[in-house]
Amino acid sequence: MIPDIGRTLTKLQVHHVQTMPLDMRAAFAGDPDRFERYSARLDDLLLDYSKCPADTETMHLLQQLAIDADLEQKRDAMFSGAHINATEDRAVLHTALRNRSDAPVRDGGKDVMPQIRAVLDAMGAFATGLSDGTIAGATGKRITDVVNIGIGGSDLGPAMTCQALSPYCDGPAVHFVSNIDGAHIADALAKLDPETTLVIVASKTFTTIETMTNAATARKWIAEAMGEEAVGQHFAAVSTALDKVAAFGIGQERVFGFWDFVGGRYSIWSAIGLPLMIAIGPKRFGEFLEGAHNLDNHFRTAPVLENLPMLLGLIGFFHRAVCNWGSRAVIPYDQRLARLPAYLQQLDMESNGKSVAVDGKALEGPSGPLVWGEPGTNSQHAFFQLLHQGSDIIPVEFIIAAQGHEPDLQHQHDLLVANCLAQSEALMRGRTLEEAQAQMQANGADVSLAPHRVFAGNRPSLTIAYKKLTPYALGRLIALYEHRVFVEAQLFGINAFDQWGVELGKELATALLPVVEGKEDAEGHDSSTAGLVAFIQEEQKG
Ligand SMILES: O=P(O)(O)OC[C@H]1O[C@](O)(CO)[C@@H](O)[C@@H]1O
Repeated sequence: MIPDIGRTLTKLQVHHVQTMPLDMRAAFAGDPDRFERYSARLDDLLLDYSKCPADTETMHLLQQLAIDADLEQKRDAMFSGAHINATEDRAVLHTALRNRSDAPVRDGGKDVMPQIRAVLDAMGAFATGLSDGTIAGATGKRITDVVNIGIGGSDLGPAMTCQALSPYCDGPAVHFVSNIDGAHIADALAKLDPETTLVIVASKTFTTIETMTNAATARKWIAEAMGEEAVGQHFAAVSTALDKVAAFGIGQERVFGFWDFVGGRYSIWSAIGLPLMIAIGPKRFGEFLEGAHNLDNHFRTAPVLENLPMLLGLIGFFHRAVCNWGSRAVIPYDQRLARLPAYLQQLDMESNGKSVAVDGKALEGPSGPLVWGEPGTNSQHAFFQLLHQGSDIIPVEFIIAAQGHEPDLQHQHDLLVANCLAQSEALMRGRTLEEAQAQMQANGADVSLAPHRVFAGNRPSLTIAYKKLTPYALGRLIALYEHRVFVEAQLFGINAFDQWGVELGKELATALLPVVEGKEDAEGHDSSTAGLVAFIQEEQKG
């Protein structure tokens, strides 16, 4: 955490110890307005944090924390193009990608909006051409399938959003290949016809080993089916490294650029979103950007305690740094948001999973929490047992739409909603021994087993609800989480926009490849690594 918040943080900790455990059941019973007082809205987007262990003093101190940390000034610095990604000397301007106003956005004095609009227009023309068939494959056949090859931020955003918005997908079918495991691309291509398939190679750096290896496999697949000359018509690329794309052999008119001021995990709004635009069309992609822009405006202008990303970040920081809870579960009650937890894992953990502070010194206090989850209701039948009765407290973030996309299945949506709300109620309320005994007695059950049916309760959760998962609502939801990560980073004292922690593994994998291939011996590697290589080489024989 940053030194500036030390005094207020201590007050928060003292308050927490003195009032803890804040009895949420009692808090609700004693305050009929608790929901009203501990929730905030932006149009049809609602954040309910009333089932978190906060009281008036907690919120007052969290607001003070925001002041001490200069959160509003730091937010403004990000939007204004200051080079807040200090270790890479870069601006952080993913918000410019969804700037729907006429206002310029400057990086080093230069307005970046014209280039952003130009790429969006080019993407729109390309997506429309694919949809209406004017951009076809080498044999003249219409493109029916698009394979996006990318990993991390060049995969998770488009993969998550295409699934989330499947009711709006009326363009070519999109598929995603990310893993270096050949099984991934083999399974994807096995279902497809090269004559009707377009491959998008998405890589900010155009050096990532997984992406470049899979791209080479796909290139071979296309060339073997239709000849080398067909490659150009079946590939497109998304990258900041335009020279490297040219070397791969993809024509300039099929290259969609973005810029160093866009981090990989913040890039869905850029040309990395091309698969989404192809799937849902440019108009709906515009609505997706619009939703995020609306959230940006809210983040920039709403007072701290009415500001959804500020509140989400402050509560998240409170849970992590004051309550000392090391993880949080994100549970979308929406099957189409199945990849949202994975998306948020990269967004949050690659941003705030660092033990070094912005100034290069060791971080004082914790780094960001572990983020994990699965959709409800499936997760209820998997790990909710631990959430309710395990020894660790894990704050849960429920996500639910008021309306589904299946009007004929309204009953199922009602059941989904009931389950979502019931889980947060159960986590908060719990069940006492006396209640368990009384219930068992009434049912004629063996009361000696009542301790197994006790729920401690008082377990924190918050709920994010909105009208319907439209492109607009999804853009707004992602932007909400992006800014939450930003807010928490400022309080932890972390640069949320670099990712040096992924480098060591990459370097060692490169060094180990010749050992695995038997071209070098394992000398210099530890005995575990050498033993594992030997085992695998032995088992590869025959
Ligand atoms: O788009 P690229 O350059 O291929 O990188 C893919 C991913 O790899 C990382 O650099 C590290 O895993 C991520 O930050 C990034 O999203």
